[in-house]
Amino acid sequence: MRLAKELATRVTPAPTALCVGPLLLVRMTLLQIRKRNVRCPNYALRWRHLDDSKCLFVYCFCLFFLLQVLGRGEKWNGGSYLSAPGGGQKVRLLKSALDDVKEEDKIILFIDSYDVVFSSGPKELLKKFQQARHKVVFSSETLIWPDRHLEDKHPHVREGKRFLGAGGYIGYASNLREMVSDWSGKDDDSDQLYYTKLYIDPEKRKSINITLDSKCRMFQNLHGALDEVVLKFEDGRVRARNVMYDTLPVIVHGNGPTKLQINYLGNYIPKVWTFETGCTVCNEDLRPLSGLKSEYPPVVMGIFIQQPTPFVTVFFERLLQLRYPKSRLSLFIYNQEPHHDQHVRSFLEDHDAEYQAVNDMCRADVDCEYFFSVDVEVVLKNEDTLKILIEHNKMFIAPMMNKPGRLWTNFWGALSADGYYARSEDYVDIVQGRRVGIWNVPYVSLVYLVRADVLRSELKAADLFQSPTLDPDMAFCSKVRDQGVFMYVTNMYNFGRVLNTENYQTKHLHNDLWQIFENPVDWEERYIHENYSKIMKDDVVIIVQIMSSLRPFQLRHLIEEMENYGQWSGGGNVDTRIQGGYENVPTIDIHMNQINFQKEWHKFLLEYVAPVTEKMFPGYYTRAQFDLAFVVRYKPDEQPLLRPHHDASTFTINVALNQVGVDFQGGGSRFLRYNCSVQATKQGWALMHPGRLTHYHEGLRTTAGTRYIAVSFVDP
Ligand SMILES: O=C(O)CCC(=O)C(=O)O
Ligand SMILES: [Fe+2]
Repeated sequence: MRLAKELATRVTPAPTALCVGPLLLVRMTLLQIRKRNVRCPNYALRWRHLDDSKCLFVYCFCLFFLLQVLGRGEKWNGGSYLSAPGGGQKVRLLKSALDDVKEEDKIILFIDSYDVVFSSGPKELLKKFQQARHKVVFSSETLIWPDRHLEDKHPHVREGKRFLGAGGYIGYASNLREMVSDWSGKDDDSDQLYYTKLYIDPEKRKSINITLDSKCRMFQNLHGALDEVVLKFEDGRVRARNVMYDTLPVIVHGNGPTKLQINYLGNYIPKVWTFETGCTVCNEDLRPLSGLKSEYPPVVMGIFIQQPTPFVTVFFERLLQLRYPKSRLSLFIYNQEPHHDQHVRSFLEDHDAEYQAVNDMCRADVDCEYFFSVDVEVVLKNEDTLKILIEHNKMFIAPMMNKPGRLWTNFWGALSADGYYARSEDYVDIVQGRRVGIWNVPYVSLVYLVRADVLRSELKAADLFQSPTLDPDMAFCSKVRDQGVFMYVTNMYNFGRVLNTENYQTKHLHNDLWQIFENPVDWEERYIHENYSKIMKDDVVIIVQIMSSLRPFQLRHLIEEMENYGQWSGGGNVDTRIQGGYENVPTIDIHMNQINFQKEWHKFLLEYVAPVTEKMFPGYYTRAQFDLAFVVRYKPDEQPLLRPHHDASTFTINVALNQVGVDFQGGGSRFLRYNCSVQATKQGWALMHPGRLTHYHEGLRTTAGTRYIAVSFVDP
């Protein structure tokens, strides 16, 4: 509950009256059409408003139309698509706009704008209008609305949709004037009902000369027709295709509850993203950040720790690497996992002074232009992430992050009917980078940048609790969407990845050591030497010493883990490790299986040591089997050395866990037959040698300090 509340505060501005249905009146004459392809910067016309009193309509302005936005700046009183029928305001606005139209034969296209996408231009539209051989053509609908009792009164059509949609129509000025002349309704009366009544009245229908675009040649209303519409990629452009009637509608309308689908189509149509060009809008309307630190917008970064998460210390190390002036970055750390208290505390102790700590997210009293929300399981590999996101200049944008080798990401391409995950057709292509761009999506989690106005303006925390079934991220996204704010995700850069938090055990001292299965990429970055893969590639194998193993700094994890376990044994006891009649030479040690690390250690041997074996001993293939793998401790006053012996192995690897000359003096392995001593194995390097016969060997005396080695008898 505490978490839910905290999340609620983090995500909730208060609701405002919805401004639905600004409209767009397009007056066209053939003369005004220029021979130019349709190209508007943003075909999904959508309003955004940040203040209750007036709606700011963001609309597309195409130069070749004479385009008039009706109701711009005026408060919308026409209802919402979620509530009762409305839309009368549109008729009133049209009626008065028509007063200014002098030419009776002017062709006027009337469409809703905020949920409409043009997929082609006026030339095609006019041609199709003329082919319809009527003076007024309305868009058609599958579903009858708002009055289904009128169904029988509708004329039958041979093929196609029978009902009228008021969201789009085209006609001559004089006929439209006749059509709206009788309007005396209120702003929240239904425009659709008004037009429907004219249409089903045979006389009116005839005198105004109305028909329906039944087969969606001009207008596609998506409500009730989602299955009929697919994207059609043409040469350098994208259209919607109605597969039921095999038509290519010019205007696509996300009417009713199909807003997410129109957003989806709007990611492509008409030329937003094409196979030939890739993304054409990704570099528009940018907000370049100059080199001047003072001009970087103030950002509150919220860091959320909601469950035990691996590599939290690495997360904080990365945070320090983020390229953004720290003077412009405030931190809000919300940790609800006691296990991580120490990590947060030690980060703050060391770096508090560099950042501004804040106790709130990005609300009225905090100086911030953006809120950058990052959950701690996000691996921010790209140090420019924040800068890149700000430069995209969106209200809400997230960097795409995925789990390595999986299709799991921090965004959903579509929602199911009940609001959960659904896979969009393009999801896999976006995740795998075959389609690159900025995508308007219905759901984002884990990491995103949101403009402070979005958080400040609206949602009330209490609203979230009205749907206790919805998880906080889902509730947050739906609130953002309800504000008319598009949520974008970009895969234009490689930003990083998301950790797997499943099965993360916190019972060890250094739990990250156990993450080789769950988070192999992060495990490798943390524990394997950065030159490992280079050495494997370059085919450089130094005869005795091979760099194979753990990053020197992190080796203390294994030592500390053993010391923490504490039950060193061996020494005087009988040790079963030597078989076959050789003398027992037990060491003071702790076995990997004693700390439940044998599976992980095997994986490590298999992944990182076996390939080296194949270079060292050509023709010998190992599956890195072992019965015995352990950490040995040598001390002058405990066990200082190991007498000559053979190992119960085909080959042995012996990793130096700490530093000769610093942590201890002396030590090393001596091979008696060759009188060869390896006495200064660098920390993190492994000695690899055959176990029997030819490599009779001993452990040399440790004269001061404590020497630790990790020994594995491979292929016993
Ligand atoms: O001390 C060394 O380096 C040799 C250890 C060894 O041979 C063993 O543990 O079997
Ligand atoms: Fe040995």
